[in-house]
Amino acid sequence: MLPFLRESFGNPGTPHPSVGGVVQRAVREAREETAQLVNCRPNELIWTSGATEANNLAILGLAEQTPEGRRHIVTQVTEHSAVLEPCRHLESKGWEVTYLSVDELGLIDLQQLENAITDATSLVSIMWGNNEIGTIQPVADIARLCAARGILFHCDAAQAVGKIVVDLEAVAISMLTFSAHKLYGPKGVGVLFVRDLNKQQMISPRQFGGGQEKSLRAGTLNVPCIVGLGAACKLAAAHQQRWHDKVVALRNRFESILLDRLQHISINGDRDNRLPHISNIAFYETDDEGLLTMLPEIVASTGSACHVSDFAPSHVLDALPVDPKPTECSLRFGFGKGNTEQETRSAADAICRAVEHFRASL
Ligand SMILES: Cc1ncc(COP(=O)(O)O)c(C=O)c1O
Repeated sequence: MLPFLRESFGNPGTPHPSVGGVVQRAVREAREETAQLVNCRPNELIWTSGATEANNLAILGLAEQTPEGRRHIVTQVTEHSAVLEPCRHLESKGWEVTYLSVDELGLIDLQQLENAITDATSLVSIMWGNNEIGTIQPVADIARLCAARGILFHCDAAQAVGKIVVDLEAVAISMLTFSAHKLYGPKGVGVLFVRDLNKQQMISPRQFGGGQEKSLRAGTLNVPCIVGLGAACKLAAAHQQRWHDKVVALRNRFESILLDRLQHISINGDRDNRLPHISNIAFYETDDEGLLTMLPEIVASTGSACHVSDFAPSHVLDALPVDPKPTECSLRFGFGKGNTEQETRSAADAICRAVEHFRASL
C-alpha cells in the first residue's frame, strides 16, 4: 500500500500513461488477486468501501429495478445489520420481507426457505457464516434451490472469505459481498461480486458521478486500500489452510480448557460446522457486561463488534430457540493467525477465574 500513499498519486481514471498507468496496473492486479481468492472473473467485482456498502448496493440496487409484482425478499433473523437494515428500509417502502427463523445451532431450515419463496420473491439474502456465533449456512443448497426457482441469491460472506473456501465456480451465488479488514487487509474497502456483470444488469447504482466501476459505484477509487485488499487476498490464497488449522487448534484448546474447568457453560452456535475464528460461549449464572469489565486484558465482545453500541443485546443469540437464553451471559472471542498457544491458555485461565469469582459473589 505504501507506494500508493507516498509516491504514486495518480488517479486510475486518468488517461495519462505515466501518471495513471502504474495505478491502473496496480488496481488491475488487485482485482485479479481478489477474484482468484473466490474463484470468479476479475470483471465481476465492484470495489466498495466495505461489506456494508456492498450489501446495500446489492439489496437496494436490485430493489431499484425490480418490477412492482416482485417486491418480496427472504432473509434470516440472524443476518448482520448491514443486510437487515436495507431490508427494513425496503419494508418501509412497501416491500415484503420474510425473516426466516433459525434452529438452536443458528441454522436456517431449507424447507422453510422453500415454503417462504413465492411468485413475488426477487431475492434471497443469507450470509455464509455468522459473525457472532460462526454457524455456516448450507449455501450450496440455498444456491441450488434459488437457481431452480429462478431467484437471485445474495450472500454476505464478510466472515467467510479468507477463513474457509469460498468458491464461486462451485456455488451458484448471484451476488457476494466481503470486506478487506476481515482477512487482515485495511479497513474501509470491500467488494461486491455480481455474476456475469457484463452480460446482465442485475443492479442499479446507488451513487452517481464519474462512471467508475461500470457506473455502478461512481467515485475515485481508494487505490492504497484496493491494493491492500488484493495483497490480503493473495496472502489468504497462499496460507488459508495453514491459518485455518492453526486458528481451529487454538480455539479448540481454549474451549476445552473452559469446558474442563467450568460448569454451566455452553458453546453457542453449531460447534461442528463453524467458522474457524469464532468462539461464542454462554457462561450461565454470570452477566456478560460484568465479566467483560473483569477482563480488561482480553478483547472480547458481547455482540457484533460492528455495532456502534457494543453493549446492545445480541439479536443473534436472542434468535436461538434455546432455554435458558444465552443472551445476557455470553461472550464472543475471536482468534487470529497471530495468536499464540500461551495467549490462549492465559486468556482461558483469566476467564475461568473471572467466572468463578463472579459466581462466588452472587
Ligand atoms: C457478516 C458481516 N457483514 C457485514 C459487515 C460489515 O462490514 P464492513 O465493516 O466492511 O462494512 C460485517 C462486519 O463485521 C460482518 O461481520
